[in-house]
Amino acid sequence: MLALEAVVKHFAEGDEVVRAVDGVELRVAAGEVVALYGPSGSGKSTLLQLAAALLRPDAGRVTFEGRDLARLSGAAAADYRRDELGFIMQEFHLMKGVSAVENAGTKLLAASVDPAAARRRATEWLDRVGLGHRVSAPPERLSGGERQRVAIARALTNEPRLILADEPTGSLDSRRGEEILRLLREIARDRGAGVLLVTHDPRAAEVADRVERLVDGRLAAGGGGEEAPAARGGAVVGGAAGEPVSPPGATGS
Ligand SMILES: Nc1ncnc2c1ncn2[C@@H]1O[C@H](COP(=O)(O)OP(=O)(O)OP(=O)(O)O)[C@@H](O)[C@H]1O
Repeated sequence: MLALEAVVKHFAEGDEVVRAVDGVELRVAAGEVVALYGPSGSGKSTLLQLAAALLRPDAGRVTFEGRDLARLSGAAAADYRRDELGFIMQEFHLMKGVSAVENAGTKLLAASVDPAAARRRATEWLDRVGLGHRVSAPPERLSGGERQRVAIARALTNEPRLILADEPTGSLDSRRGEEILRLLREIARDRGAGVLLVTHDPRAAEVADRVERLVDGRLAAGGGGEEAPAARGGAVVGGAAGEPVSPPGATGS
């Protein structure tokens, strides 16, 4: 599904060159959850931006379903992000003074989904991330963790085939963090979405099929296929395997 082949991305910083991503080979298959760990500054966010066609590699190739993302026009890259991707970013980018459900529905409206349907689907996803009781609240009346969950709901409303998640549990308490990790695992299992999960959260390894480690822009030795400690395909953190995060029937579709 997603493939990075010998990908290099350097940045000029004055006279210095920052080797943010430095020869990375990484694949994410349909239905697979890959957890990517690494110290601050190791290139994780840069790698996600390359996968989102927000950056082009200086060398190597990033492909989605065999399509070279660097060859997409600006409009085609925007379509890729809107139609295929769920990008959960570190920054939430929510609109102030606008309700949670309207914030969560913006991606669907951008895809010309009928406003009533967008509202219904956004409500379902807010419910799935545990915010069904806060749909009317604007971001300034939500906690940091609640804002993060609105951003997660928004990213998932289009039923993406590939989910790129940058610290999706960073603002969440332990229980909510576990729920979000389980939700991502469920989406991968039930809908065959690929998930690339950048995180410092040790619990992510428990839901991942594979754990990779990035150091100084390179995947660490042994990180090219290291198996996650937990069983895959449903055995997840905190709770019974396969236990749904949301009430049955909340499919989000
Ligand atoms: N636009 C840019 N211009 C110059 N340098 C950049 C740019 N973006 C990232 N970098 C540098 O590239 C390196 C990798 O940054 P990146 O944000 O990918 O790391 P990270 O692993 O996501 O870090 P963190 O865990 O702190 O978010 C860092 O040294 C950073 O300063």
